Amino acid sequence: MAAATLFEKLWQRHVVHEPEAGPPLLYMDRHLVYEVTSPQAFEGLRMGKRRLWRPQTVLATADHNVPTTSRSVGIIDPLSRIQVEQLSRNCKEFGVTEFGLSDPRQGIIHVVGPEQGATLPGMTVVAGDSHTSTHGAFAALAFGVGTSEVEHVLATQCLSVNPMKPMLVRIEGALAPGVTAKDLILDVIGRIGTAGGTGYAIEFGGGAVRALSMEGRMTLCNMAIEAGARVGLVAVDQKTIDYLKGRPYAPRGERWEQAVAYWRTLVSDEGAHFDRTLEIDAALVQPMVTWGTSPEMVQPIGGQVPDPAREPDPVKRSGMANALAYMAIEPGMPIKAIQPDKVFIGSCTNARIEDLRAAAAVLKGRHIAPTIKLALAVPGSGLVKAQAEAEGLDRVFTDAGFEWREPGCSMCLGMNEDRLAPGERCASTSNRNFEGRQGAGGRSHLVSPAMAAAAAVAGHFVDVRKEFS
Ligand SMILES: CC(C)[C@H](C(=O)O)[C@@H](O)C(=O)O
Ligand code: SF4
Repeated sequence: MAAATLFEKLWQRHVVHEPEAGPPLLYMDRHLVYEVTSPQAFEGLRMGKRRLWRPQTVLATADHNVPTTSRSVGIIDPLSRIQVEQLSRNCKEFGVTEFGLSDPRQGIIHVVGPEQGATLPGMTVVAGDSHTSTHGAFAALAFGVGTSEVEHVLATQCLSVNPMKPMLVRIEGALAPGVTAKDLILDVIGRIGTAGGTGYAIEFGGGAVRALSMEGRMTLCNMAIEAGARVGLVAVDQKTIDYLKGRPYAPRGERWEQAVAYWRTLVSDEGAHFDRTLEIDAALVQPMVTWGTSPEMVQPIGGQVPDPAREPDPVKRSGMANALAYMAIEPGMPIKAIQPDKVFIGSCTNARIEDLRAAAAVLKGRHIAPTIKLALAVPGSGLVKAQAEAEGLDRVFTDAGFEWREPGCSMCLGMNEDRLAPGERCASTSNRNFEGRQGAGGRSHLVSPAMAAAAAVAGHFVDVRKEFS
């Protein structure tokens, strides 16, 4: 058999029908469901008098609209409340497992899936959410879909999927201490742009990726979509297997052994062909900070806000000028001079235990600057929260002046009570810095958890390696 990429292996294994015209039909192994993109899908099933094809493949939890303050008062915003309640009703009616708001396993769906072992190597994983790419860290073919496709998968377990081309981002060498997966993916997006991965499934490989924890690999794949790729992938290795062993949804006993034997084949073969390859020297990657309104508008911490006047491409030039006006920063300004009003540590990009540990390591024995109006630490799931509390991290955050919250998407996007006010500037560990993303008129700067913590303490962006080592 010809050498195949990991992407090709996963794809071929799931094709159930190749029509003469149109995209192939793929089988979906796991479907993750949350409150925003599922109500109409369930309603469609109800109208068509359809049931779920395989309800046991579906796992649901509410995340975007949930409050992160005390849950005992319920959800105040009526629309949010209806969506979250409707999810529970739908799950009951259609026989879907849901981790409800009082369940310690509730959290951001992309944190919960892997944590439960519901995401496994070799699977196809879909959710009505673009950051489903996160699950590719487990060598699963995982991508986001729209509401009508959510309905289709619920009803048939299958989906027509436009083919993608395999792309390799090979990162060799070692990341410097204090430089994380978040900096790496921001660096990649800074190089190739937010359309650089369009039409591709990006496999992240090389020594620096193998050296990353599963958490770090999830951060990389989470933002593949911000590089334009629907799919991010990392090959299976011992870390993948060790992470999954004993997780509630992972196979056990003999089935575990059989699964592991198969999973070990989920790597790109030597000599497999990629349509595009990008090589990166990990040693050169710096802590990164976005300055604009797109993740590609990013600079190393030692850099300066670029000058649109120097940009030859007129479309890019005006995009940069608009971004600078929106962000209220000047060309040439040192990145270190940017002063956030709020700090958000959370989201499906960076709210796993390792992220909280990295931020807490910076915050220990320190306090946020008096100019910081609000600093939030929001664990990605109830289990992450419990683990962090067992390690005393919650105290480190609260002693430093952070608020320690309940799990959810929180200030990653303005769908719940955690928002920026117009004009407010935020150091955020999330993945999108679009206009109004964290609240109308809010200004977002994307960074790693350690960099967000360091900015909270200093009151402006700083090089966490130099000032907090
Ligand atoms: C609400 C949802 C459809 C959306 C997504 O698809 O990613 C959100 O999670 C986001 O991060 O922008
Ligand atoms: S944490 Fe943010 S990026 Fe992730 S699913 Fe929620 S809103 Fe989307």
